[in-house]
Amino acid sequence: MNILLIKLSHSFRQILLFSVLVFAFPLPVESLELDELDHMLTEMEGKRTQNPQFIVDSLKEIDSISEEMSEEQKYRTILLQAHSLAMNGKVEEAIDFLVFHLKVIPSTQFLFYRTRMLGLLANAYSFNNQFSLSLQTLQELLPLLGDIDDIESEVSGYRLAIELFGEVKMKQEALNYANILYDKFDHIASPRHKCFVAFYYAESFSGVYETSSSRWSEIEVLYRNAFESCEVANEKMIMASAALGQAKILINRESFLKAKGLINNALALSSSIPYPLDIAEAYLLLAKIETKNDQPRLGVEWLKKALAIGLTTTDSQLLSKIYKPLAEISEQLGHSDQALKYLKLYQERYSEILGATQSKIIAFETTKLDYLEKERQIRYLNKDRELYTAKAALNESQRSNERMMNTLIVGSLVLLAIFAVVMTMQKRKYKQLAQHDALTGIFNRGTAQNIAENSYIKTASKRGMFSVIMFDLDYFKRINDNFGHGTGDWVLKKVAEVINKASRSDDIFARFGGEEFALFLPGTDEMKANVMAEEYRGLIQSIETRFSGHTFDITASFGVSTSSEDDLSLDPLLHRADIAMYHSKELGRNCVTLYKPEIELSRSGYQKSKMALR
Ligand SMILES: Nc1nc2c(ncn2[C@@H]2O[C@H](COP(=O)(O)OP(=O)(O)OP(=O)(O)O)[C@@H](O)[C@H]2O)c(=O)[nH]1
Repeated sequence: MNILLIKLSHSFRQILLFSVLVFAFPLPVESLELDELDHMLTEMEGKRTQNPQFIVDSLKEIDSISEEMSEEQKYRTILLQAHSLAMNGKVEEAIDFLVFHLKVIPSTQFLFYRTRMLGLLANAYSFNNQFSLSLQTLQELLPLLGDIDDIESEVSGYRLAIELFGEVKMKQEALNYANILYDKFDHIASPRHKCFVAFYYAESFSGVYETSSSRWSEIEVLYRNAFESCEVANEKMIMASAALGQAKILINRESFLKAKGLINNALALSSSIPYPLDIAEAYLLLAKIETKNDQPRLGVEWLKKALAIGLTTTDSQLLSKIYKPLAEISEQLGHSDQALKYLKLYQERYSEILGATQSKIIAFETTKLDYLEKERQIRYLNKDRELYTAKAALNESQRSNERMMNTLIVGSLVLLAIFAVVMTMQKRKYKQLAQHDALTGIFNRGTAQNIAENSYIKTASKRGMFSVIMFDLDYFKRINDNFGHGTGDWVLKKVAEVINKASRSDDIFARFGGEEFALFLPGTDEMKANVMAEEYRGLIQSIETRFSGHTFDITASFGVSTSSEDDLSLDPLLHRADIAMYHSKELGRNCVTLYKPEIELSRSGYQKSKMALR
C-alpha cells in the first residue's frame, strides 16, 4: 500500500497522501530538548510512517502529561496526532483537528509549526478531493516559506505547490515552483530531498518543454541528474521514474537501443521493490518502441502485460494510457472488434480523468477568482490607505506651509519691529548727535537757535518778553595752556552741567562754540534775565576745580539783552547780548552787562576785532 502511495508521476491522490506522510519530517534539530518527552517525540516522528500503531499507542501514553508540555512539545504532538489520523484513514478528522489548531496557534510565533500544519492540511484537503480548500491553504502556506528559513519545510511546501499546479495542468506555474526549489538545491542537506527536488524539476521542465525538440537534450540532462541524486539517496522508485523520463526523450529521438537499456534498468529497479506502476510504465514505453519499429504484435504483447498490471490498480490514467495504443494497434492489425472494445474502454477511463481534472480546474479557478477578489480588495484598501496617506501628507505639507508662512510673517514682523526700533534708536542717536554738542551734551548752536526762534515767535505773538543771556569763559586759553585740553574739556562740561541744572525747563541752553554759551529765556524780562545771569555767574565762579586734578578759578563774562517791539526775530537780540557780553570782557570780565545802546557806541577796537572773527 505504502509503495503505491509513494509513486510521484501516476496518481495525484497517491502523490498527495505520500506528501502527507513525509511532510512533517524532519523537525529542526534546535527544537529538540534532551529530556524524556523530547526523546519520545523524536522517536515517534521517526517511526510514524513505518509503524502507525506505535504512534497511536505513544500518543495515548503522552496524553496524560499534555498539560505539562512546553509550547513546542505541544505543537510537535499536534502534528503527530494529525498525521496519525490521516494515516489511519481518518482524513476528515485530521482536517478538523488541524483547522482548529491553526486557528489558535499564534500568527507570528511558531511559524515553523504553523507551516507544517498548513502543509499537512493542504495535503489532506487534496487527498479528500477538496481542491479548492487545498489551494486556499497552499496560498496561506507559500508566503510563510520565505520567513521560516527552514529548507526542509520549503522543499515540502513548494513540492506540494508543484504537484497541485501540475495536477490542474498549470505546467508553467508548477515549473516556476520547481525552479525556486532547484535554486536551493546546493543548500539542501538531505539526499532524499535533493533527489525529490532534482526529479521534480526534471518532471516539471519536461511537462512544459516535452514537445519542443530543441529542449530534449536539456530534459535528458535533468533526468540524468535526478537519477544520480536519487542514486545517492538510494531512492529506487524515483531512480526508475527518472530513467523512464530519460527513455521517453530517447524514444522521441528514435534512439531505441539506448532507450531500451534505460527501460530495462528501470524495470530492474521497480521489480526489486516491487513497484507495479513503474513496471507498467516501462512496458508502455517498450510497446511504443516496438510500434515505432513496425512490430505491432510485439507492441501488443507489451501493452497486454501493462494492462494486466493496470487492471490491478484501477488507475484510470494508467489504463487510458494502455487502452489508447491497444485500440490503435488492434485497428492497424485489422482486429476491428477488439479495436472498438479498447476504444470504448479508453473513452470511459478518459472521461473519468477529464471529470476529475475538470473538477480540479474548476476548484483552481474558483480559488484563483477568490484570491484575485481578495487581492482586489487589498488593492482597494491599499489605494484607500494610499489616498488617505497622500491626503494626510498634503494636509501636513499645507499645515507646514502655513506654519512656515506664519513663521515668516511673524518673523518678518519681528524683524521689521526690531529694524524699526533700531532705526528709531539710530535716528534718535543721530538726531541727538546732530542736535547736541558732543562734549557737553547740551543743544548746539543751530538747534538751539531753531527752537528758540519758534519760542520767540510764540512769545512775541502773546506780547511776552524774551531775553537772551550770552556768556564766554574768561581766559580759557590759559586753562588749556596751563593744565592741558583735558582739563579745558572738564571745565566746559562742568559749566554746562551746572548751568543746565540751574536753568528752568522752558529755557533753551546751548553751547555756541568754543567756550561761549547762550541761554534763551522765553517770557523773561530784562530784570529777571539780569538776576539769572548774576546767579549763573556766581555758580560758575563757585565751581570746585579740585576734581579736575588742578586748582584754578573759573569765571565768565555775561551779556544780557531783552526783546523790544522792533525785534522781528532773535538775531537782533543775540547781537545785542553779544555786544553786552564783550562789554563785560572790557570791564574786566566775571561780570554781567545789560545791553544799552550806549555800550555799542563805546565799543573798543578789541571788541570790534573779536566780534569780526565770529
Ligand atoms: N579744551 C578745549 N579748548 C577749546 C575748545 N574750544 C575752544 N577752545 C579753546 O578756547 C580758547 C579760547 O581762547 P580765546 O578766544 O583767546 O579766549 P580766552 O582765552 O578765553 O580769552 P578771553 O575770551 O579774552 O577771556 C582757545 O585756546 C581754544 O583753543 C574745546 O572744545 N576744548
